[in-house]
Amino acid sequence: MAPRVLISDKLSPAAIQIFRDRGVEADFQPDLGKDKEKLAAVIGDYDGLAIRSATKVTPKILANAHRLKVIGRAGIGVDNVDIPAATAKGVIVMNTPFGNSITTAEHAIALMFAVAREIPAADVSTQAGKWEKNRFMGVEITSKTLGIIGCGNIGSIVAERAIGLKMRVIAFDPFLSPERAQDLGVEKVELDELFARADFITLHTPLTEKTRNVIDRQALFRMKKGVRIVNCARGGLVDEVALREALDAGHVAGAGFDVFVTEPAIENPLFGHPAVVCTPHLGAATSEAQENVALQVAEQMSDYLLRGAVSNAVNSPSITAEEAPRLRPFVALAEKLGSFAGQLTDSGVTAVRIEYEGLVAGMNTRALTSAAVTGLLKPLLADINMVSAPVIARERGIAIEEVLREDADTYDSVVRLTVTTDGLTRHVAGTVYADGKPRIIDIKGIEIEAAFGPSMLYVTNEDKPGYVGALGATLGAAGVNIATFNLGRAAEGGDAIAIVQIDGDIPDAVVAQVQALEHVKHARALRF
Ligand SMILES: NC(=O)C1=CN([C@@H]2O[C@H](COP(=O)(O)OP(=O)(O)OC[C@H]3O[C@@H](n4cnc5c(N)ncnc54)[C@H](O)[C@@H]3O)[C@@H](O)[C@H]2O)C=CC1
Ligand SMILES: O=C(O)CCC(=O)C(=O)O
Repeated sequence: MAPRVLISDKLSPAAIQIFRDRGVEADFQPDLGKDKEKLAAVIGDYDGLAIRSATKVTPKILANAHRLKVIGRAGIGVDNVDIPAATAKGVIVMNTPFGNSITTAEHAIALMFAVAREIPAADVSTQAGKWEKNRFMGVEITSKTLGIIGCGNIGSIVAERAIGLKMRVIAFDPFLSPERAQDLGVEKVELDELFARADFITLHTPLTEKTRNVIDRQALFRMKKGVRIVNCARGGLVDEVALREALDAGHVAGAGFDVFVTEPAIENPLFGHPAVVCTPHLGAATSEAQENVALQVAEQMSDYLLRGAVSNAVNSPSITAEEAPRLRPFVALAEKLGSFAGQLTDSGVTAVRIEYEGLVAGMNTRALTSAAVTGLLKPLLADINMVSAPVIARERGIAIEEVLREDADTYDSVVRLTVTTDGLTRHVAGTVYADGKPRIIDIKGIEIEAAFGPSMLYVTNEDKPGYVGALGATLGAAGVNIATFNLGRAAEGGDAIAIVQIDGDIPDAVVAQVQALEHVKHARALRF
């Protein structure tokens, strides 16, 4: 069955075409995102949800999203998605980090000019037939200092454009390296210095607990008198009430705002001030940007739903479309090894070590580790997947260690899993054969070669004559058909193991009979 995607915001039709061309069923309901109740009622029918900023993906929506695998944000900010709730549910959240950067940077520059020359007010006055030539006296931006708070993708483009406009650019961004600053031609400064020196300030950070109210009342009055402030990033970076006061006091000469604490902004403290220019979150609103982000999100979501490729996910490691086919059998191996250990584990897991040897050490081991932890915890938490597993493991205090070794002995690639519980350490290793099928090659140091089947019986025993016959006879008498039978032992007469693939399920009563056989230490039915 083709995967189904709901587009619940106004995305360019280019997205629908891409979904359909790629074999994904796409329902375009651009106003549904604004209706929480309706969205909650239908979300259970979809594998993917494509959104812009109007759809709010809350825990309540996610609670109904039984099939949902991916949320694609056609844009940058994912603050309208409850990421922890999506992650806990195993839903990948991806964005399109570059598609609208130029457009948004241009909007910041446009607002800077609009504020510097009061263009919107002059337009209204002129079209009202007033010809108020003496009312509007602007400032030049040439040779002025622009202070950029947040010099990432958009901030950097703003910097380049501003330098082209002959501005002096200073930037505050704790993650901006001195080399990058030099390449851009911007001076890296501390926030206080930026406030003290800038004639114009533009914000380009996400809204986080660190950046909320980065421009508050104190900051405003530390700025140069006559400063002009542009916010095309997120409402909440600037204290709107304090800014209004600073505007009213004549300390701040103007403000250009595209984003607001509450959106849609129907009322706002900034509204009505003559030196304020507002737009309704239009930063990304050009046909070029909307086409870019729509195409990109549709491609990324289709790649994930159809091929398992993960790009630009904010809550999961990336898997490229090229590596996905090569990685897939190892994902299956890692998950099955995890599942093997998880099904044998009755007490709390405290640590997991995953060793990658040979070719597999050069693969995307972060994804493989997530798969192994998924398999390990699935017997306890049915809903876990590769997205939620690392977070759940962290929440449960499970220490995860990855070891990479380029060399492997007998096999091209080996994945070894060691799971520590309160009282025990369990070890299992496997490989992928040329046929792409995962095999177990080692259990607690005992070599064996066994394929995984949907239903298996795992037995540990003492290596004694007669045991294998007794096991076969017990299964046969119970009408349990053996598909494959693999044995291994540490040494003659020592610890031994048997892995038996069964056709169909093995009843608990039969497992108990096996457990009761002479020389058997432990018998457990496993499902994969
Ligand atoms: N108005 C609109 O329609 C649009 C708004 N945006 C918003 O623009 C913002 C920036 O987007 P990008 O440049 O693509 O993001 P980005 O991730 O490339 O850059 C953000 C920068 O902020 C910096 N930063 C983080 N914490 C900081 C702090 N405490 N102080 C100073 N800098 C800090 C980071 O180091 C990074 O360099 C996002 O919030 C995004 O949602 C993006 C597109 C359209
Ligand atoms: O989709 C939009 O119009 C908003 C874009 C935006 O804010 C973003 O990409 O972060």
